[in-house]
Amino acid sequence: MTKVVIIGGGPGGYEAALVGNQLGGEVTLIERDGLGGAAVLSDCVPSKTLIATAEVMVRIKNASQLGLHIQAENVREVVKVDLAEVNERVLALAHAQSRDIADKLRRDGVSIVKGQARMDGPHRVIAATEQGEEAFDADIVLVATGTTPRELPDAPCDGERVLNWKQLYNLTEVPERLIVVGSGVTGAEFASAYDGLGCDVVLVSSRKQVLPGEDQDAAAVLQRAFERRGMNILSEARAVAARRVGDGVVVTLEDGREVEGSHCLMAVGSIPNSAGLGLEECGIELGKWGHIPVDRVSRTAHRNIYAAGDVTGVFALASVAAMQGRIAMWHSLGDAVSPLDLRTVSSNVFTTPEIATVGVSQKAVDAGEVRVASVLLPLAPNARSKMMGFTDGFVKLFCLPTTGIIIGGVVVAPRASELIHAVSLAVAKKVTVDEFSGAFTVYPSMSGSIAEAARRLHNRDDPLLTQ
Ligand SMILES: Cc1cc2nc3c(=O)[nH]c(=O)nc-3n(C[C@H](O)[C@H](O)[C@H](O)COP(=O)(O)OP(=O)(O)OC[C@H]3O[C@@H](n4cnc5c(N)ncnc54)[C@H](O)[C@@H]3O)c2cc1C
Ligand SMILES: NC(=O)c1ccc[n+]([C@@H]2O[C@H](COP(=O)([O-])OP(=O)(O)OC[C@H]3O[C@@H](n4cnc5c(N)ncnc54)[C@H](O)[C@@H]3O)[C@@H](O)[C@H]2O)c1
Repeated sequence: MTKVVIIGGGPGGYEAALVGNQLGGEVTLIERDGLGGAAVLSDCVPSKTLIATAEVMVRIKNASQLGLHIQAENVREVVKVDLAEVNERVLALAHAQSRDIADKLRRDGVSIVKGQARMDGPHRVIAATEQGEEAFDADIVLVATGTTPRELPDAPCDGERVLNWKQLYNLTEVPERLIVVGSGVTGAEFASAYDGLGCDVVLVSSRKQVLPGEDQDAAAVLQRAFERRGMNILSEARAVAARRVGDGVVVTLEDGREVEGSHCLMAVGSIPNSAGLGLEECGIELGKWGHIPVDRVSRTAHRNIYAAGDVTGVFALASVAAMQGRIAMWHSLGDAVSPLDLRTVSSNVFTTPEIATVGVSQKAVDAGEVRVASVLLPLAPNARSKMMGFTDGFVKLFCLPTTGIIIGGVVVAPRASELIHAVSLAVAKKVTVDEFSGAFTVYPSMSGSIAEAARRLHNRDDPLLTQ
């Protein structure tokens, strides 16, 4: 039997373990915290659970547009946010999911070891457990150790006033004034959620516009929505320090300005958990930022060592981590395998409104990497949007100018994460705009606008549609 040792039990590790076991490998998974990894215990799952709660508050706040009046100045006078209870639910849900994953792996026959692992040469892994060190022989090793929140040297997180996103769930009361440093996906999602919960939010954004890595038309919509809701966005501002002062915090910006708040969330990116794993000793040179370089079948520079997930720096998404992990097992255990294809990945920013994206990006189009015909259709005229009182957002579709094959799209809307699936399917299956618009959509529905966008691309020889 092929001995497979997996280090890290996040989506990259546990999905691989399931496939490794299915293909007849003898799989040992070593995880120091809990199954599901950071994705389930502290990052993806808890944040999305918190956001689901915040969304309800936003809907209540916006109800007056629909003729449902809250008899108070501020929604928090009628709806008391019990953040202790909210966070208790968030963490209970995360832990339950972690247990479910552990149960499934055990039922399937995966051996789970709780401990901190490191390589001892390419064919041996040592786990430091509560009972002492244990060594495991390995024919194949998969490293899926994820990342850790980055800290600024002069803004150490104390878990009480200056927090990283993993520590936010310690809060028992909604902060008076939360300063969010960093307007990437993590910063934007928490700024949106805490604003929704009725917190006064200041967003320190290093660029002109929030979400520098996302579709810039979509980011512009979100920036306007944030500003309309009264969020204070400090654009082109970099934080250099955060310190606790009495019952609050003071964040110092690069230009010398000081921002006062009750709490500060640092969302300035992550660093890969690749140090001290003994990889260099196996001949694996780490990338500039500490990521483990891999090819499209998750191979590192050493033939029996594979890597998957955020530690590889490929595309920090749970879905991509899981796919890289599965590919590593298919490849190493001799099953049929297609290399990782990032052209079909879909992702979503869980803000209000949500921003969902799939396939080719506007950035790639603007850089001349691909020629497309595209259309951007605002959602405000859509009948369903009007009924729901939704005025922001749009649908954008990209297709190949010659064949009309859909190669990407962006949806900015409530539940964009669900709406994008039709476009995802079109991208994956190379559906043309005419085929797409030939399918019925429900009336009234926001998906009707996606079909309408495809219909507009029928006449794609119009120079206005070609980029
Ligand atoms: C706030 C936030 C929200 C996010 N939301 C989403 C989302 O909505 N959708 C989405 O697709 N992605 C989301 N992501 C990204 C997603 O969480 C990551 O892409 C995903 O966690 C990567 O999985 P992984 O397996 O690579 O690593 P992780 O989930 O980080 O798991 C790695 C595991 O390895 C363990 N480990 C590390 N070193 C060792 C060692 N030496 N020995 C033993 N164990 C070790 C760690 O304890 C950890 O449990 C979010 C990220 C953040 C920060
Ligand atoms: N919904 C999701 O799928 C989801 C949610 C969260 C994170 N993620 C993934 O995690 C990855 C990381 O996202 P992230 O937002 O944590 O990190 P990031 O690195 O993408 O963003 C960090 C931001 O902080 C800014 N920054 C850095 N130093 C700063 C300073 N001193 N002052 C002000 N701003 C500063 C950077 O310019 C950057 O815009 C993303 O690529 C994303 O794929 C996904």
